[in-house]
Amino acid sequence: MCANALTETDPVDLSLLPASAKVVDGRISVGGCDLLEVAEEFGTPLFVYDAAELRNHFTEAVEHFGPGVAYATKAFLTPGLAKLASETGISFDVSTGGEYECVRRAGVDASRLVMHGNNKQPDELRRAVVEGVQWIVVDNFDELDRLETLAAELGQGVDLLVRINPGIEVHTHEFISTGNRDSKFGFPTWTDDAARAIERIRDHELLRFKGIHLHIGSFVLQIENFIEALDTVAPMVRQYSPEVLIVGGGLGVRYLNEDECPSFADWAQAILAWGRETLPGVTLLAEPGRSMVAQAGLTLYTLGSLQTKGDRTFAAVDGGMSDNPRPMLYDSGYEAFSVNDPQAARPVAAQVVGRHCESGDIVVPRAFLPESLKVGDVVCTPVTGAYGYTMASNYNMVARPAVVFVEDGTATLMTRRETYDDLFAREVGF
Ligand SMILES: Cc1ncc(COP(=O)(O)O)c(C=O)c1O
Ligand SMILES: N[C@@H](CCCC[NH3+])C(=O)O
Repeated sequence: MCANALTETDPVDLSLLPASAKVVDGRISVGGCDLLEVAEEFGTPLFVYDAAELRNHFTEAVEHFGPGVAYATKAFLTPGLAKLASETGISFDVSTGGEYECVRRAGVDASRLVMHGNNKQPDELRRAVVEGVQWIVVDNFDELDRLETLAAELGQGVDLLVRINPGIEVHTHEFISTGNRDSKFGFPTWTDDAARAIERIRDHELLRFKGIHLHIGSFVLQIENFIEALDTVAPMVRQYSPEVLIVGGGLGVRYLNEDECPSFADWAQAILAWGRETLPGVTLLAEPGRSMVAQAGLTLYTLGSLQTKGDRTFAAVDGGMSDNPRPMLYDSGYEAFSVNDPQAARPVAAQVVGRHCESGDIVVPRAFLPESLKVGDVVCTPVTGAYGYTMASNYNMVARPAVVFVEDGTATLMTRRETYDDLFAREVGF
């Protein structure tokens, strides 16, 4: 916790919201759009993104690393987002055929894609090779077998990166730690697997070894963890002289008033400085996801019930684990505030819960809410722009929320709310 941490009863820290957030005469706006009016126009639950903030994050990444830096689309992706991001010059990390298709539908050339995944399907690999993605990141020997066969069958060269697992522990939730010995991802460096994979590619007549890739995990808050991972792989990079070294993504963000997190600029500068000193001549790239989109997004809900049972207060909203499974999966915390009374002190300790049939359906495990809050008010959870919409589900046959971009006083519907017809569009057996 930082020295000047706000107390539990303070209003929400506006710095958790997009930079355009303003409170004037008790009304809060983002991107020049009044959030109460946005909720009224598009309904709730609703994902709202500040388009300028998204653009600024992508642009910042390109300014630091150059256009080879790839946005990790799993954090948030719609064709509209892909189009906005592509206009900044950024490349794209896709890890399934669906992400690939989405980015291609937005008009992005395959040469700007980096293909990921620990079990890429044969049709996904074939498309990536035929359309000429920038790099395929090889994860394991079975995939290498498939790529050798595919390259021979198509008579086509393929540019590859080798995903290595440095075997280090980082400070994050175990489910999203990916560079440790318990992780399914990548070729281990503590055996000779990583070296054998690189040598096999170098010896192949059609496969081309272009680089080494690592990704230590997500929501990592300490720059030292990234530097430790880079130090671990440096000898291998010196030995095999790849053109590029990709440090992956993984930088965390602030979710709570009291959280501290390095800025993207500090993170990028530390990594690039390490590269200049330790491996001159190797291009260092990254694949940020969360840090590009988390803070640009927020969720609006409508409060449906506010109940105190003994010493517990439950504020039930019209969404839940179907639009944000992160509290259930990773014990993640969020702030919550009343859009009707955005600058009110928040002395009421409560759990913000969803509408699903599970006690674990928690939106904000430890929320502080204003005394003025009443049923029908709009509740906002800031910093929901990453891994909310993309991990949304239809649990309890709940339709997924709409996505709206706000900018310069205009709110634009980018993805409409799901309908019951959408929910049943695939049913053919009745
Ligand atoms: C290979 C790879 N690159 C990049 C990312 C993006 O990570 P983050 O959203 O934490 O920046 C991920 C997700 O953890 C990933 O698996
Ligand atoms: N879904 C995770 C991040 C996973 C990163 C993907 N490798 C989260 O919400 O924190």
